[in-house]
Amino acid sequence: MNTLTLYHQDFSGRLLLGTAAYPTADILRQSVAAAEPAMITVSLRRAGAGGEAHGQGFWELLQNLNIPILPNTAGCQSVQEAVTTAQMAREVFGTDWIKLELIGDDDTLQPDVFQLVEAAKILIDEGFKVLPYCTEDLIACRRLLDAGCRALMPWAAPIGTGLGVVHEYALRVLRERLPDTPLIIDAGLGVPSQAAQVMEWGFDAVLLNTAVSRSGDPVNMARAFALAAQAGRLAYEACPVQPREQAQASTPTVGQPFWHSAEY
Ligand SMILES: CC(=O)[C@@H](O)[C@H](O)COP(=O)(O)O
Repeated sequence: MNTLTLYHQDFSGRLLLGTAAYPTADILRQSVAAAEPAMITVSLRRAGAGGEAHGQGFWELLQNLNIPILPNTAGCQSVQEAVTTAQMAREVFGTDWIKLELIGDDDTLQPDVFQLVEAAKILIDEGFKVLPYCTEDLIACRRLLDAGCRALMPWAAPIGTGLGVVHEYALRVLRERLPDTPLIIDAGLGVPSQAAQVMEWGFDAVLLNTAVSRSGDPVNMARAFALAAQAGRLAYEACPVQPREQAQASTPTVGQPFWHSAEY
């Protein structure tokens, strides 16, 4: 299977996993071990001060998992707030990677794509590797690429809903129109089959949190999502048959057991 490459860096696996809201620290550890994610995301706000479940202890817990860390600017609603949070995250986590979240609506947690472009420009100029959490809007995505982003994270559905892909047409158009841009489906996935589906459509990776951390068995769900992402990617690379309207016999014709040649 081809490797996931973001900003010239190769990652193993095509699942990125959030670290919020697991029942216990141990279940978080086991879930990450089961998923073997390419990266784990963490909100700077959760890594403030305190014990293992919060603050410094939580940060140490994540470091000990030995998985690349992708800090995020969760909860930010203005360019200034997002930029400052990213700068602080770089200090705290010692990484240039940032998942840029800039929320424009409290109910849907929909990304504010206008402010996102502005913040992305500033952070790219400061040397960050920006992964913007965005909508599936093609033009907004182009503006983010113009701003210097080298990968995008369009949503499947609002964060925490588990709805799966809401706008299939727009997402598939995005995939088709930006064939060379790594596209990671982020947020709103509920079950592994939805992850497999977007991977079959050619998306490069999936990022999720709630569907694992709030499931009845996060460890097994984490593994299920990792396998689904892998299966979907394998299927995409294996070039699925195109759906057709008309029936076509799949049993062999006598004397012609193979598709390409009668020789064997
Ligand atoms: C963890 C993280 O970065 C979330 O903001 C992300 O968008 C995941 O969304 P779900 O919880 O819906 O999977």
